[in-house]
Amino acid sequence: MADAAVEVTGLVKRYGRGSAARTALAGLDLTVYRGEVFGYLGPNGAGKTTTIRLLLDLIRPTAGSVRVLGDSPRHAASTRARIGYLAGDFVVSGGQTSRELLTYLGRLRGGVPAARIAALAERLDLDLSRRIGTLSKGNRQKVGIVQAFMHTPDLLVLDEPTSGLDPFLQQRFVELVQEARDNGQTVFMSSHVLSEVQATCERVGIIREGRLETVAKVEELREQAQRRIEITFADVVPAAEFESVAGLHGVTVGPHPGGGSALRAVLSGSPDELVKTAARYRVTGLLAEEPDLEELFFTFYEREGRS
Ligand SMILES: Nc1ncnc2c1ncn2[C@@H]1O[C@H](COP(=O)(O)OP(=O)(O)OP(=O)(O)O)[C@@H](O)[C@H]1O
Repeated sequence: MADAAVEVTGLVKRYGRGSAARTALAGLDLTVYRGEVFGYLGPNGAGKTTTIRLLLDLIRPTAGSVRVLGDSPRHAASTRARIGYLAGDFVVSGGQTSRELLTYLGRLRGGVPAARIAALAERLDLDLSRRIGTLSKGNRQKVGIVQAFMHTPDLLVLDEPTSGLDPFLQQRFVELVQEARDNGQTVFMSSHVLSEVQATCERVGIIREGRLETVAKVEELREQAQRRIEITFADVVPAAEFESVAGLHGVTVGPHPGGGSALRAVLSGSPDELVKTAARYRVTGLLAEEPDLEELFFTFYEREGRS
């Protein structure tokens, strides 16, 4: 298909042989269109990293085919140069500085202006003059992000790109992805962080046990997501009033150790009605947990299973 950036057909990957063989991918079909940001989600061991390594031709498939930017990745060095890749286990070491490493990698990719490297480093608060060997895990991850983005590749393939980054830097990363999208680049990224997926992706694929379980628009994921909520009030509030709020389940109201009362519940979908109902009383505290992705997969599977 002309407008596909990634096309995966019947992809099978088995590691090992004989009785020790383990099937990581069991016939995966997947299309990512040019210009879209596609989130790749799934529980640990589902096969995300295996898929990504196959896209980059770092490992070879047992069966099936992969096309990236209209090409088989196997023979085309020119195609590789149009891809920005951040490995999940991005490891760099040694006595050189980040600037030296990034300049070297930039040359391999046809030349990246020093100002471009400096601008990305500044946005991520990365000190380019420090030796790589002395950097913390989070700072090494920043080097990984800079090298993936710096040559403005047509396709970015990112494996858990924000692991080890604090929320402030996660937000900076989200901005980089949004800019890449506005620039017409394609992004394929695996993630465990729902908020960054929601902020960047149009579609998400959910993989489980080596098969693509479902592809959904990110809004569908949002509707499905459940968050635990705790609201504390200056006074006791009537549970019955909250039980009728759309999307709110498992409502309990009890005394709060700091005085007043605490309402606990699980919310799916929009918080609008809950907020308006709570606003009738004096609110002293509000907690909303980030939805747990593993739980979300589970509700997705259950729903898909029923339909
Ligand atoms: N080199 C390998 N040799 C043998 N088995 C492997 C190898 N790499 C991965 N596997 C197995 O293949 C399956 C898929 O692993 P993969 O790393 O692709 O999953 P993942 O979705 O990326 O998981 P995570 O979220 O934990 O990174 C797992 O059962 C894993 O144990």
